[in-house]
Amino acid sequence: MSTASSIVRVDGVAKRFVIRKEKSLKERLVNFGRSNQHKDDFWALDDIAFDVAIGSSVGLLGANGSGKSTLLKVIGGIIEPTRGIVERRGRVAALLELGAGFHPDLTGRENVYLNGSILGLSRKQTDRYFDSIVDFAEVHDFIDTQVKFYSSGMYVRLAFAIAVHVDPDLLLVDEVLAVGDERFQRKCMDKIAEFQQEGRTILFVSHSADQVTRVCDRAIVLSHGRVIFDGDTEGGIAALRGSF
Ligand SMILES: Nc1ncnc2c1ncn2[C@@H]1O[C@H](COP(=O)(O)OP(=O)(O)OP(=O)(O)O)[C@@H](O)[C@H]1O
Repeated sequence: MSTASSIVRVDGVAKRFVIRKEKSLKERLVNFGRSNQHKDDFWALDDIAFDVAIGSSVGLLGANGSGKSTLLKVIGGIIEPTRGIVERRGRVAALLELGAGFHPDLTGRENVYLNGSILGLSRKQTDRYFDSIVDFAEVHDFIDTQVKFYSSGMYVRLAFAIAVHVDPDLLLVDEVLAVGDERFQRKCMDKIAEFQQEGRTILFVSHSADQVTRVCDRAIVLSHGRVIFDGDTEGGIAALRGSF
């Protein structure tokens, strides 16, 4: 990585998706015998470049569909960029889409162990964190229930509790906190503040200007897959509002 103080480096990143569209009835009749689908290329991210300093808290802002979740997934190594380079240091814990990383047919307990092992913890290490994870998530009565029966709030509680207990250097949070109730959101915000004091790095997607202002010391604003602003949070929120 170019700078010793960076934990993430994103350079020239682009992501293309192939969109399949059904042809209209008229097109199907005219093209009888050929495929019933169009394929279009769609660039969800284009030419993205920035570094994230160790210990900083960066908000990713942008309208719906601007590419925030795709960028977090690329940074988390969950999807590959079509072009460009992503470099990361240290342990990464990602709270992305609801239920991502959980196996629906496994119980909460089994998912804690599964996630622990995916994040590089030994069984013994997960044993040590287990009670504290369940206490934080407050899912004691449901820990031996298959997670497919969890409410969305319960999913997020357990996912957040796991993510913050695996000792991550970099925490990626995509909006999911919005589904927790107000008391749990406050608890998560307190935990995030504790993380910041410990010098950990956070990349945070939120549509709440208030949350971004409280949590982040820098904002990157995306529009149609491109960075249109990179600077302080106040400027980021103004740029976001101007981009609609
Ligand atoms: N797997 C995929 N296949 C095709 N297109 C996709 C895929 N994932 C995302 N996209 C498209 O890429 C664009 C960016 O999506 P993304 O989820 O990154 O946006 P976002 O900024 O996180 O939006 P939101 O605020 O609504 O969560 C959207 O147009 C979306 O439809």
